[in-house]
Amino acid sequence: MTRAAVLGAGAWGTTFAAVLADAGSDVTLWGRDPRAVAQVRDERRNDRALAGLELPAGIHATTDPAEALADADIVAVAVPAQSVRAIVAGMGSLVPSGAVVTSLMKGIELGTHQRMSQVLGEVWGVEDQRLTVVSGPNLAKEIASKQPTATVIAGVNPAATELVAASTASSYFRPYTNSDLVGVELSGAYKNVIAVSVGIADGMGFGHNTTATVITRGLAEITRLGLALGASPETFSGLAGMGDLIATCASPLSRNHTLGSAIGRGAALQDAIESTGGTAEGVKTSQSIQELAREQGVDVPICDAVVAMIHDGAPKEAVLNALVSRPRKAEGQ
Ligand SMILES: NC(=O)C1=CN([C@@H]2O[C@H](COP(=O)(O)OP(=O)(O)OC[C@H]3O[C@@H](n4cnc5c(N)ncnc54)[C@H](O)[C@@H]3O)[C@@H](O)[C@H]2O)C=CC1
Ligand SMILES: O=C(CO)COP(=O)(O)O
Repeated sequence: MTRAAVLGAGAWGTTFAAVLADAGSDVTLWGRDPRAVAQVRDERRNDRALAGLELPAGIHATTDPAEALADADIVAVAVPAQSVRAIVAGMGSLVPSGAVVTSLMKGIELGTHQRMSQVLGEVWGVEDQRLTVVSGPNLAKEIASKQPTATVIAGVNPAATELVAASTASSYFRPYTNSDLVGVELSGAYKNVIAVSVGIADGMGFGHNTTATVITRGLAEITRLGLALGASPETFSGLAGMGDLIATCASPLSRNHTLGSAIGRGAALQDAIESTGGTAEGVKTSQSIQELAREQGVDVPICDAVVAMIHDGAPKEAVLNALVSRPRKAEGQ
């Protein structure tokens, strides 16, 4: 039986542990909060992250990283993107040398502009062949309720992606594999920025034409940056690209969408962050992506607009007007 460790007992880490358990894997969840860990272990619930949902039997939970990581074949990580480097720094010697490492996170690190799998690879000294990511239209609460969902397991080594896929597949969770790590991972991070902008437009009272425009042109700029970074074009019309954009931009469960919506209605950034519990990755990732795009010489007007509105205090109306009145061009450019 595959043995998996999941680091991070928030909404997605706890849900992914449930996915692994339901697929028949032997899973241990590590969290820093003793109360959450005890509740998962003793009551099969995590009220703070997944209120009202029952977890499957068979999830071990611990606050001891050594216990979680011992003999793991798969090590999955789900903590906030900008904190992951510090959180996992002391755990490298505990990660088994043959384990497949899987990022469940959707962000780009500030300063380094690294994708999350790159951060894990660097901090733990894990080679590319053992690095994978999970990304797709995967709102945690829907999956924890066992609603049918598909996802993408990406990595350059087919044996590694297949191990993660086989260890997570169940009657309600369908993993597809993809060798395009860059495209899948960039899509997951970037859609959070687009979801913030859709939320802002919603909050300002705009309707579905605006939403569809932002999602579609958002996908165009994700694709432009992805291609510049070496991604495959097909990835962006798949589950990790268009699929996750649809889920995150449409759902009230999305924290990025909810945060944008609060800002669109006039909330201050800090209040909007606090009201969504702090893990709206699009806030900081918008800055990383803007810098990354500048390095690559890629035009990212929606990302620029999000940075201007939420970080530079630019008036929302003026920024949106400027976005629409940019010089006209052919759609495919
Ligand atoms: N919630 C969702 O539906 C999905 C989330 N993700 C991604 O997964 C990542 C994690 O998100 P969630 O689990 O939803 O966030 P969350 O806010 O529910 O959980 C984050 C967890 O990290 C822990 N944490 C924070 N700082 C820590 C520290 N210094 N040491 C130890 N633990 C620490 C928190 O205690 C919390 O348990 C994000 O990158 C998110 O974009 C990806 C797919 C779905
Ligand atoms: O990544 C997600 C769904 O795929 C979750 O989105 P939020 O982080 O915006 O809640």
